[in-house]
Amino acid sequence: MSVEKAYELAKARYAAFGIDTDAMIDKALQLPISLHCWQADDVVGFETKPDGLAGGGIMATGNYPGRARNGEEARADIAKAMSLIPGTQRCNVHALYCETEEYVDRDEMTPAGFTKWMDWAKEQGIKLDFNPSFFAHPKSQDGYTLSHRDEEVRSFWVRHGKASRLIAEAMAEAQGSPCYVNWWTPDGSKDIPADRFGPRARMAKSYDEIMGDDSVDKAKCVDFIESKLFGIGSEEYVVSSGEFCSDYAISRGMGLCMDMGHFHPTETIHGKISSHLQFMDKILLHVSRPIRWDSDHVTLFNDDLKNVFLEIQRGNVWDRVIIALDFFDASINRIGAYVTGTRAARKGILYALLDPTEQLQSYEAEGKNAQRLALMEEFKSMPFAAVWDMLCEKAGVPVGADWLAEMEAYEADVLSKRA
Ligand SMILES: C[C@H](O)[C@H](O)[C@@H](O)C(=O)CO
Ligand SMILES: [Mn+2]
Repeated sequence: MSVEKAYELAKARYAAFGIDTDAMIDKALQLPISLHCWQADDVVGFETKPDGLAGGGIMATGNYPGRARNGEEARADIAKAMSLIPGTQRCNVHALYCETEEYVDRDEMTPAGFTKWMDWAKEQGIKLDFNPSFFAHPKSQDGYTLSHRDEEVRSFWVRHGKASRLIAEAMAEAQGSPCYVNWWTPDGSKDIPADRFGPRARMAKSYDEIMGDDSVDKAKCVDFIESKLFGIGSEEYVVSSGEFCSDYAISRGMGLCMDMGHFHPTETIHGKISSHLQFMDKILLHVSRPIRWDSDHVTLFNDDLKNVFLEIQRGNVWDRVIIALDFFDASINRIGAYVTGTRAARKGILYALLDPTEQLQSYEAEGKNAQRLALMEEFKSMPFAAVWDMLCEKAGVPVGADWLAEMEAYEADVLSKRA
């Protein structure tokens, strides 16, 4: 059956519940998803530093051929992936993707190191987001940055933070709209610390120093702080824990970033959205998929993902939740990782927009909870796939698994030629 025919049947099924699939496809295409630049090169970065340093509680595993080795390759790969993904996209750049002739240390970075990203974003017609990088650096190797007990190290990272906000502000000016900045620090301890208070006090002090720079326009540089439960090498104690970040964000009028992989293995984030948004203007999501101790598997269209977007739909807070991705898999074709994960996130958005929210909420108000439960269940077998296929067709991207042929051709023509 053609995409059009299947869609007409599906459209009628949804219309019976008062849901306008055409309008929801348009809305789903407009909502931006920020693609993280770091899937392209396994979080290595392009600083012209002498040695690549990993660490910082995150690790990309695998050695599938074709990793982007420089900015040109990464941007080409991301553009290729974007061409196979429907809807509005942004690109999320980390500070370690700075490109300069001579090495520029993190505390001396300026917008000039990101000119190539800004020019490319303009060409692509997309906006950029930004992240300071508090890892993969000689001054982060003992596991502490903004909460470091050594004042010299702590102030180095504070300077990096301040420099990052200026870079984000320049990006916002170049694109004529806000740049969303995510603050993630790996600080923490593998084993039981004797002092949990000191690092947290220093972390808060450092953020206060960074965010206290009033010369930065908060309408351009919009900051979010990301929490984490544990990382590799920080299993027992993470300074920027869930409580620390949400308390800090609320007390300073800042946003919180929730990464779907940064909680206890069976803990999900959808139930937290309605709490945080009582007290914060906006939250940022790192859409990811945790498996056991890894927080960054490629996003899939699973229940956790659906529940996050359903919650946004049911609270009607699409304008208060910034959607970014955070996964990195070095064991598969990286274009495939981007496309699978981002299409899954876009699917989740469409799926939620097709929810019979009004009807469900009326049932609830009337105490008809059996009806509420039954309708939720029935909607799981609505002809969603036909609407999704139409969304892809409208967006001019391959329908179904057709994009795999393009991924394979790009692998044969481009990726396989990289040493
Ligand atoms: C590279 C990212 O900033 C990083 O993945 C961070 O967002 C995170 O989630 C660390 O676990
Ligand atoms: Mn994250």
